Amino acid sequence: MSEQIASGFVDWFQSQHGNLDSAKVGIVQFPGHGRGAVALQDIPEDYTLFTIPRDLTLSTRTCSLPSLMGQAWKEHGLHEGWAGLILCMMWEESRGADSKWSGYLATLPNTFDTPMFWGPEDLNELQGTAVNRTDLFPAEKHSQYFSLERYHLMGSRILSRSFTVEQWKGEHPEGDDAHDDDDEAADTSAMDVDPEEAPGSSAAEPTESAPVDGSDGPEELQVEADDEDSDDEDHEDPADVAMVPMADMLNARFESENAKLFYEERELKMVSTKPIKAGEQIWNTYGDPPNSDLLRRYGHVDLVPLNPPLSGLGNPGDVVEVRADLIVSVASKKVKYDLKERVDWWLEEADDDVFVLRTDCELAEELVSFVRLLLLPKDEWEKAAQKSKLPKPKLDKDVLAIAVDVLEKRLKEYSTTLEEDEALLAPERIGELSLNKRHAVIVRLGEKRILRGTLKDVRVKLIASAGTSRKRGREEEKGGKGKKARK
Ligand SMILES: C[S@@+](CC[C@H](N)C(=O)[O-])C[C@H]1O[C@@H](n2cnc3c(N)ncnc32)[C@H](O)[C@@H]1O
Repeated sequence: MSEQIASGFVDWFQSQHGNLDSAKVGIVQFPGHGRGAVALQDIPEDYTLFTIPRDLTLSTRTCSLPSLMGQAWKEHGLHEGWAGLILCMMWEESRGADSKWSGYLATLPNTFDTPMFWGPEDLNELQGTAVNRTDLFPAEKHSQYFSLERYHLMGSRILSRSFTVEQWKGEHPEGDDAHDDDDEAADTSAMDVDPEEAPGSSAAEPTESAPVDGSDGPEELQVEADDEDSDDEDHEDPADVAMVPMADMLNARFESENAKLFYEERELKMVSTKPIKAGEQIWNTYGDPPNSDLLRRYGHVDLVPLNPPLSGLGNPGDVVEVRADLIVSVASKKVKYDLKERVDWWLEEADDDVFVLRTDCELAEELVSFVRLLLLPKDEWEKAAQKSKLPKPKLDKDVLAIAVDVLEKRLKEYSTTLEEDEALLAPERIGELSLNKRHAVIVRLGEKRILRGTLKDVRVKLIASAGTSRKRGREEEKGGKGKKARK
C-alpha cells in the first residue's frame, strides 16, 4: 500500500468515526510484509490503539443489500456460508464513492499469494505436502476438470436436475462420517470455515423436496414449487441433495405430470400416476413454477393455454413482483404525512416487502392491506398499531386509485411495452430471435400480461366505485335531508 493510500485509508477511517491514536500508531509498509501497524511512540501496557464502531464493520448485517433484496436473499441461499458477504462486498465496491466502505475497499488486496491462485507448475512444488492433494487433483487435470467454468456447470446441473433424497430412517451406513454435523464443517466462523461451507452454497439449491412422513408403503418424493420459501429449507441437510440417474431424464410441463418418484428403503421408484399412451411423453413435475423461475433454474419456459381473464399461450403459474417501496413512493405523493413509521411497522408485523400478483389478475390481499395502512387516518393508524392488527384488505376508491398508479409505474420498469413484445413473438418475426432472447421476451411478456390484466380489473372497479360513491353521495344527501326532517 503506498503512503498515499495508507493516509487515505486513515482519513477515511477517522471520517467514519473510527478512532485511531495516530500519534502513537502509524500504518506503513514493511518490506516483505506488505502494510502493517507501527508504534510511533512508546506505548504503555493496556493502552487502546484504536476503536472501530460496530456499524463500520462490513457484514451482511451492516450492508443494506440483504434488505434491498428482501426475501430473495434467503431464497438464493445468501444467508448461509460466505456467499452473502461476498456479494455484499462486490455490491459495495460497485457503488464507488457512494459506499460507506469505499475508503476501506480501495485498500484491500487485489492479488493473493495463496495456492488458490497458483498455476499448475507452482502447485506441483507442493506435491506430498498437506496443502496439495495432487493424488486427488493432479495438476494436468486442473484446466479441464477443475476450472471455475466447470464449477458453475456442476452447480447448474444440480440446480436443474437434483432431487432431495433424505436418509432412510435408521439408516446410518458404517463409516459414513463425512456429513457428521458435529465435526468442524459445521463451524461457519470466518477464520477456520470449512471450504465446503464457503462460496457455492447457493449452488446446492435443491430442485425437489422429499419429506419423510413415516407412512407405510412407498413414500412420495413430493415436489413443490415454493419449497425455497419454506422454513424447512433453512434446515436442509446438504447431504440430502442428490443427483439421481435416470429420474433426471424426465422433462416437465405445467400440470402435465403423469409420473412421480417414490422412495423405499433400498431404492427409488419412478411410478406412473396416470395411464400413459404409447408415444406420449412421460412427465415429472418441477412444481409448476413461473417462467422466471423455470428460466433461472432449468433454462426453459412453459407455454400452455392460459385461463381467463388471460388468453393465448403462457405459463398459468406466472407471477409478477411489486416491491413495497414502489407503493410507498406512489402513496407518499398523495398523503401529507411521513410514511416511515407505518412502513417500519408493516415490515415488523407482516414482513412482506414484495407483493406477488398472479395470472388470476386480482390484487393481492397483502398489497391491499398495505395500501390501506398507508392511507389510514392518523387515529385509525394509531389504533391499528396499538392492537397489532393489519388493516382488512378492503378495496375502496383510494386504494384502487393508488393501485392504478402503482401498476402503471411497474409496467414502465420494463424497457419494452407489452405490444412490442407481442410483435417480437409474432409467428413471422419469432425466427429472428435467439433462444435466450425469445425466453427473455416470454418471461417479461408473461409478467406484463398479469400487470395489464390486473390494471384492467382495477380500473373497472375504480369506475364502479366512483359510480357507487356518487350514488351514495346522492343517497346521503337525500338521507341527510330526511334526517333533518326527522329532527
Ligand atoms: C431433469 S432434466 C430433464 C432431462 C433433460 N431434457 C435432458 O436432456 O437431460 C431438466 C432439463 O430438461 C429440460 N426441460 C425439461 N422440461 C422441459 C420443457 N417443458 N421444455 C423444454 N425443456 C425442458 C431443461 O433443459 C431442464 O433443465
